[in-house]
Amino acid sequence: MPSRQSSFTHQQSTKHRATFVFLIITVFSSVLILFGVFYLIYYLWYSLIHRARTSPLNSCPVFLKLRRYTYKELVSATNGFSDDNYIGKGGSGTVYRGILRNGKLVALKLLDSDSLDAEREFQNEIRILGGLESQFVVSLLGYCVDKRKRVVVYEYMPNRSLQESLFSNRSLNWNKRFEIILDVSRALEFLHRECDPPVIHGDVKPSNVLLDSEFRAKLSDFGLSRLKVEPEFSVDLFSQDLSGTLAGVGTGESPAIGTPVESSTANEVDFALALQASSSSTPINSKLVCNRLKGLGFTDEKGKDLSVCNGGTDDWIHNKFMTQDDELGQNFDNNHITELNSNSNFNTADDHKTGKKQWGKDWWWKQDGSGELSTKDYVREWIGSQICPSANPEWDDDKNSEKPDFDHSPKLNTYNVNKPSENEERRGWKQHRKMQEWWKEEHLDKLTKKHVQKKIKRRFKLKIFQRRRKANRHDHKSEFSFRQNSKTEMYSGDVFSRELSSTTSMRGTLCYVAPEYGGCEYLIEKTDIYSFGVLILVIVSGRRPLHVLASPMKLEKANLISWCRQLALGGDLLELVDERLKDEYDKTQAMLCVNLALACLQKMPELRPDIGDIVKVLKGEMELPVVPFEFSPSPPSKLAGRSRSRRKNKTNIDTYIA
Ligand SMILES: Nc1ncnc2c1ncn2[C@@H]1O[C@H](COP(=O)(O)OP(=O)(O)OP(=O)(O)O)[C@@H](O)[C@H]1O
Repeated sequence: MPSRQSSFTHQQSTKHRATFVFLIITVFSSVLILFGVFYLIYYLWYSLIHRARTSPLNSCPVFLKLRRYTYKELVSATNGFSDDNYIGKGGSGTVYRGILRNGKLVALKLLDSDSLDAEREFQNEIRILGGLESQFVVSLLGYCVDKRKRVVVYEYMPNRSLQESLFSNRSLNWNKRFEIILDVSRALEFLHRECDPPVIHGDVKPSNVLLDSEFRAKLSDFGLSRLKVEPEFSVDLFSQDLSGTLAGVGTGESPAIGTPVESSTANEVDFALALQASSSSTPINSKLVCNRLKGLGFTDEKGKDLSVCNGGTDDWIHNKFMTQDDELGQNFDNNHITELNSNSNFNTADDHKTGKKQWGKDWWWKQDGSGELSTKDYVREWIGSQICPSANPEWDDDKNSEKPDFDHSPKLNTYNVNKPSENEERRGWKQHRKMQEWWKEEHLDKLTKKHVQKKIKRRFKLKIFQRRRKANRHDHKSEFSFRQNSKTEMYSGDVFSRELSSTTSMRGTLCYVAPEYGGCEYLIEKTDIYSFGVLILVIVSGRRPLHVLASPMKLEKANLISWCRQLALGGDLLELVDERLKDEYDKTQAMLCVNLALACLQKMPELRPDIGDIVKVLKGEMELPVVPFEFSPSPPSKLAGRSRSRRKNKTNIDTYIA
């Protein structure tokens, strides 16, 4: 009996133990499952929050290799990004001087936090520049990512940008200029030939060439750079293109380029080509600038043409506006251009007969169908802004020595060889301001898209205010960059104000960007070579690529590239050399540089020399290949449809250039 009882008790306790163990296991696994679920939720939440910001860079080995600074560190390095440490403002951010904890002097670019472009450029800069090591490329030391803040840390370049050195009072002597040309060519050689895959810089221009304490140059700003992913791309791009182009010359037909360009990009402006083509022959050049000046307000309020430019025609304006079938173009055409035409003193009849009026049509601008402010608007805005020379302290290229003159007959603005008195000048400038207002009123109400109107109005309002406010901060003159949110001013009278910004799909910088590059994502080495050609001319001449001048005597010099071509035809290339150098330069080297630039500026990318040859030529290890002074046919427009039909029976611009 007792043994039966004890066995019962034993059974009972085993049962209890089993229940207990089962309970523990259940509780434990429930906690585990719960924890797992929580962890999963947390993980999903975390990756969702951080996905956009960090995942592309975290997966990039370059990113992991670079030093990551905390924002606090950089704030203390720059004394809170103080004005005292301010260096300059670019298209995507502001650059400050800073001293790191280890005493190293650095330059920090604080990117605009509200710009998508800035984010893209930040990642691009880090991915590409972060992986490069060359004495000809500026070093990227690190970066900072802190919530929405993005900072890139570079080595400090004491002599800042070539832009500042070239266009400030401290002029560079010839030896330095030549060394800089050589350094930039070596930088490009490194990018195009020593990097694998090759790197296309995409934005070679003076403000992206930085100078060290000995004025040796380094290429910077890789925000628009691309890795060349398809080695044969350039062949694909232009092999179809070449035959088409050559076939198209003279017939006016421009077959569509064989590139993977979407329609949105296909319609974009081809400014560099426009500008160079615009004045590649002397008479056209003069007419262009005459007409442009006329459009800038050198007419009276009744539309009378008061320009003293002789022999000009209205073709430039006529073609630009008459051939646009959008509302904007027609409005401008009907209300402004015809007004100018009817009152113009220009002899247009002959030109109409000879068909010259076709020359300025398709290439001048190609409307971006994005619905954003189009290039044409920028041009128009620019024209409007130029009516007021007071907004352009550097209206002419002789450091303000030749401000536009005004006489005060009933005519509003005309060139006057006699310098006006101070009072006259002040009155004249006021009238210019009025002209600007008039222009604004006259054309803005014609714009149907409300947001476009708003945008332009806002910019008009801001423009003068911003110019004054920033005048003290920006002592350098910048180029107009096709970047969004470009806020830096430019004070020269030559190109479009940087603040005019751009459509998102546009890339590169006006006048430096190669004609074949319409803003698509595809870049080839020869695109850099073209920009390098412009850079050489800018360095040799000490001028910007486009300079709208006040003096009619200097109109032919407005477009640096075409002026250079004219000089080449006349055999007087050395006239291009910066007057500030006087006779203190090496004439053989200068000739070599200008000829090399002309070779780089061939419109057909295939005709441009490659960077290896360029370096050899500059080092004196190779003769410059004999190149025709241009005028190769330009790559065909990427505008197919509409513009092609409009081109029928029209003479291609290049037949005039040739
Ligand atoms: N590493 C550096 N050392 C010294 N100064 C620098 C450095 N990087 C940039 N700067 C200065 O800051 C200015 C602005 O540079 P940033 O690269 O932002 O713009 P940008 O090249 O002038 O214009 P964009 O961005 O439109 O090409 C330059 O003109 C240059 O003077």
